[in-house]
Amino acid sequence: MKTISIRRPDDWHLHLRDGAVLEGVVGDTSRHFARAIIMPNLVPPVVTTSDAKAYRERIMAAVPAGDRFEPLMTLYLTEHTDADDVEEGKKSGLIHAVKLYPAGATTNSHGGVRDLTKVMPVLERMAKIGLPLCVHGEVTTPDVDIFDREAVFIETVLDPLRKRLPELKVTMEHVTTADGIDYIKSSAANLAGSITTHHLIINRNAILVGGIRPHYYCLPVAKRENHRLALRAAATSGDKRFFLGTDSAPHVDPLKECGCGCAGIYTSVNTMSCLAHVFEQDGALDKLEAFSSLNGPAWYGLAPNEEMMTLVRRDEPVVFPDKRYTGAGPITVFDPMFPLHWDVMEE
Ligand SMILES: NC(=O)N[C@@H](CC(=O)O)C(=O)O
Ligand SMILES: [Zn+2]
Ligand SMILES: [Zn+2]
Repeated sequence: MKTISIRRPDDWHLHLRDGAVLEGVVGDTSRHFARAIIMPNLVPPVVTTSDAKAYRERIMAAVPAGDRFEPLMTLYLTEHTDADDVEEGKKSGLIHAVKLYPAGATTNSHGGVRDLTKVMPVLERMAKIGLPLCVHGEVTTPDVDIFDREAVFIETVLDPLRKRLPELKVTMEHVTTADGIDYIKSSAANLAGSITTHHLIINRNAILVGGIRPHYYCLPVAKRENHRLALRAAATSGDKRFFLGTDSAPHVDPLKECGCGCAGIYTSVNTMSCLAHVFEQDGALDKLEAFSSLNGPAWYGLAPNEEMMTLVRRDEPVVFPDKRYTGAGPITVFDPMFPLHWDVMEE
């Protein structure tokens, strides 16, 4: 039987939500992942260090007994964010990044940033203290086609910002285009990118061919096949600038399957099986550990996990639940549309 052992992985971009959804989903992450960067786009968002402290406590209370899991908290950047509060959050060890949502770009981003000049003092402080800025990299201008929003963001927002403040560490999150990959590769320092599970597997056809499929809709929306291939090549290359951020983003089914469905794909359950499949297909199983367990901690200034994870390739497909039933309703689990043979071995 084929097996592979890697350091226990981390998830560098995760939505855990709150309340009954949090309680229903956190175990799917803590089962496999030691740590995760927790997205702050709750309603209301996690804006201050004290919000983050309280949210961390709610997460820890929901982690199933016996699981070892460390949530790495982030703050939601607003035009009123206080640089001193951010610095205190970092110094206390609680805050690991600040998140930039361009206002209106994605789920719960209406309180995000409209005018970058208003947040320059906070960004300058972050550059000084070495705190990374995590970026949802899409413009929101209505005249820009939704499939071009990442490329236009790089050109009109990200590159000018990085030229103005080259010392700022920026994580381009959920990169979905060859443009994003090329931009990260062309930069000498202070830029890295997370890549999701689903963007390695689906292109935009998954959403639209044969009927509209809301469970493949997320933001940034999946792009053409050539972009997916560029993401695959980057993820499986071992390049230190690319690492896993699942962007697992649970929404209960009624909020996905309706006239105006939410963006987000729930991948925490089967991410490691999907990744092993992808890396094996590309002849790069030896690079899986770099992508899911080494490059992320190095970027965030943390040591890799000491514990190991073993994955085993089974002859029969591994069975995953179609849905995760939570107190708030059912959440559909990502279906990669091919059988998964890789399984995480229980400790
Ligand atoms: N990725 C998504 O499609 N949705 C995320 C927000 C985000 O990461 O942009 C969510 O919070 O639902
Ligand atoms: Zn996002
Ligand atoms: Zn996200």
